[in-house]
Amino acid sequence: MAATATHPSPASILRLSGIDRRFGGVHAVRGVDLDVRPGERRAVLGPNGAGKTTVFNLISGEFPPSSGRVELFGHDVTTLPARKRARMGLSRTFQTSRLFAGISVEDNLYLAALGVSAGHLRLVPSAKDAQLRGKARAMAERIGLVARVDDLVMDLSHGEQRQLEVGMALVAEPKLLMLDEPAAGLSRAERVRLTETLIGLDSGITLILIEHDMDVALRVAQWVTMMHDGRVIVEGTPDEIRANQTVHDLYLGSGLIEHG
Ligand SMILES: Nc1ncnc2c1ncn2[C@@H]1O[C@H](COP(=O)(O)OP(=O)(O)OP(=O)(O)O)[C@@H](O)[C@H]1O
Repeated sequence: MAATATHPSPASILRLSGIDRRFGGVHAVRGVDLDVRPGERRAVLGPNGAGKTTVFNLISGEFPPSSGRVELFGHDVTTLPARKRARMGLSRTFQTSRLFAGISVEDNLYLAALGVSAGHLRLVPSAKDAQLRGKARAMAERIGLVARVDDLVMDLSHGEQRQLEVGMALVAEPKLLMLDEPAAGLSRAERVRLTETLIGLDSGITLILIEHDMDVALRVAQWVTMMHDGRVIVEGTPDEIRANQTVHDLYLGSGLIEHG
């Protein structure tokens, strides 16, 4: 164990070692270790303010940790900016929309396939244009938006926009896909489709999911990390998480987990 703590295993897609993050007086993340294997489906759960999104931001490189080490695909990326991590094969969604609202669904997917994101514009004319358009339309079908490919994003429902965000992250063909509350605000039917999309992901994609909808999270995940107050407090399989008293104490009453 001591050897794996200091020498990254090549089999590890993501490893966080002793990660801390402070925002002024707020100690948002406290000594978090995380090890995610290739192809794994991991859910990160926890009540509001537990530190889940901060951990996502530390993984994708929105800001560095106050201390500790982040390794992606076997490389130390602790100080590497987000765009370089994206180029290594990391793709993520955010709690708040980062879509291009004034252009169509297909054009959003096309730009994502091209490697352009709202924060990092890099438009390069490509001979592969027809191929990328084809990928964009195929992804629209996969996420249930094929009837809306020509519609402006601003005219989509909230649920449709959330699904488009997942499609944009996926069409970039990431090695590591990170979704921050993809089921938030979705209808029951949209949640079912999202769950099916995530369960049906190519086995080569590693998925890390923050999700308050326990039904979606525990169906999709093979392994669950539960956070509270900036720390990892429980890890286990979905069955172990369902049976765990601490999880029930944190979630029961909030209606986020069902009995039995
Ligand atoms: N940029 C920031 N500046 C100051 N405090 C922050 C910042 N980002 C997060 N925090 C604080 O860090 C703590 C953890 O927040 P975080 O958003 O990571 O929790 P979370 O588990 O994702 O919560 P939620 O489920 O509500 O999204 C909270 O106390 C939050 O207010």
